[in-house]
Amino acid sequence: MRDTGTDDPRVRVRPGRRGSRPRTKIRPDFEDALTGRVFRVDRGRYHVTLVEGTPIVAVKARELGRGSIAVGDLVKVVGDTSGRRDTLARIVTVLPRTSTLRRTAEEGEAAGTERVIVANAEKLLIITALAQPEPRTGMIDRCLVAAYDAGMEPILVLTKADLADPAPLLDHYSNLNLTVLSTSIDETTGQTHGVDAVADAVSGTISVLVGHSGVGKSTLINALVPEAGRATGVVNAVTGRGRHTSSSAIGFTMSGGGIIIDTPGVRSFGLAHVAPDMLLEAFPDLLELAADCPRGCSHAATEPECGLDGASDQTAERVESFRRLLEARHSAEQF
Ligand SMILES: Nc1nc2c(ncn2[C@@H]2O[C@H](COP(=O)(O)OP(=O)(O)OP(=O)(O)O)[C@@H](O)[C@H]2O)c(=O)[nH]1
Ligand SMILES: [Zn+2]
Repeated sequence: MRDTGTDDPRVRVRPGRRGSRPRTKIRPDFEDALTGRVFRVDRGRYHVTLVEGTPIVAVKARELGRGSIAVGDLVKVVGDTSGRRDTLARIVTVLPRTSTLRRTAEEGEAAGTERVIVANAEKLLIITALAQPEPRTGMIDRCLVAAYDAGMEPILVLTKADLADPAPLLDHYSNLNLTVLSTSIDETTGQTHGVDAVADAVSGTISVLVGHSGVGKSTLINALVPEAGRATGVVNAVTGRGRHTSSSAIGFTMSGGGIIIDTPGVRSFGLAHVAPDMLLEAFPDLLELAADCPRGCSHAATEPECGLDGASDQTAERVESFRRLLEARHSAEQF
């Protein structure tokens, strides 16, 4: 036996592929690591709730690398997991994700690269005000593409139904088979309406809210999770933006089970990588038509031999919607 310079029984000489250097005694043993979920990321600190309920704060093991942990991630933590004040645990592993919602990095970050906003979420709630601010279908379309790409179910939530008629928007999206819900506030009583249906849709799931500043995301979260205490109606008169400048998502546990995640400050999705065939998966009724497409067909209206052109009347509308979403990937518009 080779002399390893130690008599620690845990050190064994393994003549591995990498040569003769022994794995040393500092190789950590994570057998007693605990599992938890990330609810918030703030300046290098990860707010994790352990499976059994204790909220703790953790840092990340260096080998995990930059941007490797997102809100929603299930992680393994070691070290001080007591959750006591001023204690820090350490995240050593990120468990495999079931979904990833991405945004495009903003200026100052590595431009053009993509960052994970939320991991493991099942539903994307696209929050759109019917007025103040005016709805923008370009934004909704881009959110839909992001949801389909992430493997999440999109749900359109139309807020401020007390201020404008939802019919034109409903019409616009009628052939996407989307779940559309609407909420409103009663002007005289201040009572919120429509939140129960939203609660039913998200209960027991991990759901994410996206939407422009001022559409009513905080109002909705407070209605769903009263103890969240989100500040509402704070829009900067100069910039016209809400108070959120950070782009970190934050999760809240719902009393009926499940997690609702707000995404303050997220203004764009990474869509450049979304392939036409990937998006087509969200339109299963068109797959058969596309089977006749030439290899590598982009399914755009300009493709001379795209099988989608053979659609009959009713399906043709679906093709139109699909192609509109295809286009939305390239629009420069944020969101
Ligand atoms: N009339 C009406 N006003 C609403 C409704 N929902 C929210 N509001 C108001 O719209 C304003 C903005 O709502 P917030 O909940 O702060 O919007 P937000 O999306 O969280 O905005 P940021 O925090 O900037 O991201 C507030 O003054 C709310 O009271 C609604 O259904 N009807
Ligand atoms: Zn095609």
